[in-house]
Amino acid sequence: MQEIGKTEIWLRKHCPVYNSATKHPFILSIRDGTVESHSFKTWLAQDYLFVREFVPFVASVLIKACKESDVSDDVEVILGGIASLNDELSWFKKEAKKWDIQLSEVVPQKENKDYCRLLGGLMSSDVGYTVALTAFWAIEVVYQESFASCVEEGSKTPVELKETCERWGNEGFGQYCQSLQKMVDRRLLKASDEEVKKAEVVFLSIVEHEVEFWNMSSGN
Ligand SMILES: Cc1ncc(CNC=O)c(N)n1
Repeated sequence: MQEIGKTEIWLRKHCPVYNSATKHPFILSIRDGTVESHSFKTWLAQDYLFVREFVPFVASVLIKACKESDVSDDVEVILGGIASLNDELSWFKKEAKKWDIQLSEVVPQKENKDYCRLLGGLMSSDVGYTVALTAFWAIEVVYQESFASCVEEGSKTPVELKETCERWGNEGFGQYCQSLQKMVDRRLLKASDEEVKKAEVVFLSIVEHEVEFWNMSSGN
């Protein structure tokens, strides 16, 4: 029988806050087709700025992975993630045009800045690979689970938002998140108690920032 990983234990232990991120009113409003276009546009514009800051963060995780001798496969998964982010930034520009958003004029809101500040801190060389990788996984899995719920059977996502939801809700992205989760669990098995605790704190902090990020989108 396979042992249950630390990440699964955290997901169960912190289920209420995790669910408040993945089943946020903003996501539910996409899923049931009642989302306001200005909310969606706020999210799109702010998320573009976020993803631009996310790229150097993921690059910092890649560098940490490269410096560990036992994680050659991790490097490939992370590099794949960076490659998709290249695509993603082009997609944001295309999507912004469709919604008449001038990306050069978008100003980051407080919640976005706070989140990016957290990412900046995690880029420090004082933060170990295991903790940084945990943050990376948490960031990806919240989007994956949220948007997957908008494309599943029975969802009433408006047709013009389907492509957005598919971007993070598709099966390939789900598999990628599972790979990241396995990588995190493997690292946590060998980590000190102190490191495991740090990783859990960072996991929670990411989830809370994701909730704030959705709040920003639906509250405007
Ligand atoms: C705020 C936030 N969290 C996670 C993601 C998903 N990762 C890359 O796209 C995202 N785009 N934005």
